[in-house]
Amino acid sequence: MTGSDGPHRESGSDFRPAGPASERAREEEERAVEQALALVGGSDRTGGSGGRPNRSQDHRGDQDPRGHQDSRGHHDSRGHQGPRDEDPHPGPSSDGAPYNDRDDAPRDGRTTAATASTTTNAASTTPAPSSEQPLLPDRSSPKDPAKPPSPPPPWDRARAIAARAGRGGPTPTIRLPLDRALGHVLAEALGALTDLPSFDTSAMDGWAVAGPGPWAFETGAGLLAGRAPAAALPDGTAVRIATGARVPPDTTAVIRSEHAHVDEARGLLHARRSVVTGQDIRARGQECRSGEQLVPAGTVVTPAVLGLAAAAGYDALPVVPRPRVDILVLGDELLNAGLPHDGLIRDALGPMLGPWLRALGAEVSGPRRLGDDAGALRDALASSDADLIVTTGGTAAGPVDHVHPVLDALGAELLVDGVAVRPGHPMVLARLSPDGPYVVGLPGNPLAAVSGLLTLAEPLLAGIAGRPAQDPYRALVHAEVHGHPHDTRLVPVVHRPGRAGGRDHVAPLRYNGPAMLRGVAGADGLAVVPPGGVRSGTEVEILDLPWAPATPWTEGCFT
Ligand SMILES: Nc1nc2c(c(=O)[nH]1)N[C@H]1C(S)=C(S)[C@@H](COP(=O)(O)OP(=O)(O)OC[C@H]3O[C@@H](n4cnc5c(N)ncnc54)[C@H](O)[C@@H]3O)O[C@H]1N2
Ligand code: MOO
Repeated sequence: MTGSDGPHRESGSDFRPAGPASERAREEEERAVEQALALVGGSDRTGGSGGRPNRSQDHRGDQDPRGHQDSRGHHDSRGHQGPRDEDPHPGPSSDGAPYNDRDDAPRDGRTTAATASTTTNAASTTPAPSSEQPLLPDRSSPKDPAKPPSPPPPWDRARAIAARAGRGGPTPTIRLPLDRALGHVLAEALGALTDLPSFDTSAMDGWAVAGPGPWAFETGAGLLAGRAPAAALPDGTAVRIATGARVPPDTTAVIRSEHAHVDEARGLLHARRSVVTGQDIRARGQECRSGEQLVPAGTVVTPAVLGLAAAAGYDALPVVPRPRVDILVLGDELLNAGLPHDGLIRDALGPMLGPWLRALGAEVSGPRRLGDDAGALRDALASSDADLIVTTGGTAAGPVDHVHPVLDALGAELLVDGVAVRPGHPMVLARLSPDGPYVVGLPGNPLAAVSGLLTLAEPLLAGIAGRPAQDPYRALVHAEVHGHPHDTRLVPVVHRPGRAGGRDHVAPLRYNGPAMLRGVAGADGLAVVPPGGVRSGTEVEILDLPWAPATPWTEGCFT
């Protein structure tokens, strides 16, 4: 629901209901969001076209370029030097263990990088959909036996559909006090409400002087920060001044105390070094003039943005409400605690998805565990007032895979029904009604769910929140990576600094099977491997994980 008609979408006011219980819930959610955002520190949260090498440009014409830099220097500084969990031959069965849960990729006779050497990256070369192209992929109705099912959309097309769906509705605006605005997206550009600095100010503790020296001075504390303006300084005189104090009119320069010699006997101040006019004076408006744009609409409110907004005179910020997401975990085989037993396994997705979605800027409720109960799923979908409902499992065609039948029964519109990507190909994006919630159905295999999250949920949420989707950027891959014959592969990778003049690159990780999280848990991002695979030394697109900069160095854990 992206419209402004819901109870939580009232323009100009916070949408949450009042009351002590909801206030507590809100505070808990804020804390959870702050924890999630803490994970994200340092990543490019505006999706801008900043400092990453070869990062593609934001295609939304209305977005200003943002100067975020991410040179990956943190990897250097943290000493990412050796193999973390690298895979010399990252093919579909490259998890280092017998690998039986893929029936789609050849084990012998894989399509190798040799055949891929002339293959262009389908994901990067497929043209972005034009505004004339229909939003819905051209899928034949499975109910029409006369029509063969059409192939699922390529990975980048599916992402574009999700992004466009998210941007499709009106973007409501609320005003939030600074202490509640963290992590939201600015609905409007932030214009300075004042000159910064708002008066000529001393940059150092020392002496304000007028004209050439030596200068006569008065004893005493002199001019302090936060005090009323001083009288004009006569030529040949000096007055003590503190950092941040207003500089008196007619001041020529500020001399730092350590560069001044005070001749108490004669009552004269001497400079120990030459004085340059204007030195150590921060002129009014040096940082910005009132009305100047400080950051553009679409910027994520980080701690630094909060500080800037306060300095520029803001008490509250116009932001887009966080998209609200319900998480529904499906599967009778799932345990919430303890060790797997008797064919039951731990739910790996419930604990993962909430923080991950919060790191993407969402307000999350759940996870609710529904088992394999079609009625419960139907009720949960029909009663949700979220913007997006994320389900896990049940997307395939097994006897208890209820996602498709329930979406069908609710008359949902399927926007993406399967994607040509591995893992994760059964992922689905639907809308329950024209102004109702979106549904992203993530496959149950955990890495397939991650793939669905980054392919569909991330660009959809970015669109709803008014933030550009994370653009893939390109990096050299230091290994041959086997490909699927027809589909894109998403492979966990770590960034590595170039050594001895070599270029920065990414290394694929092992344990990248659809049911595994071990690879992605040590990864900085996912490499987008085109059909057919790539040779070592090829550039591939990278999707960063939101917390990539915080990933601890795990050298030696797996080697
Ligand atoms: N006949 C076919 N069967 C399957 C196909 C296919 O093309 N034809 N695709 C396979 C692929 S690929 C995937 S991915 C899965 C997707 O299946 P579902 O989305 O229906 O997921 P489930 O069957 O419920 O579960 C799959 C697998 O994942 C485990 N799982 C589920 N939820 C969780 C969770 N929260 N935490 C940890 N693990 C979970 C579940 O136990 C299964 O092992 O379909 C294939 N089948
Ligand atoms: O290969 Mo599935 O799409 O396990 O993810």
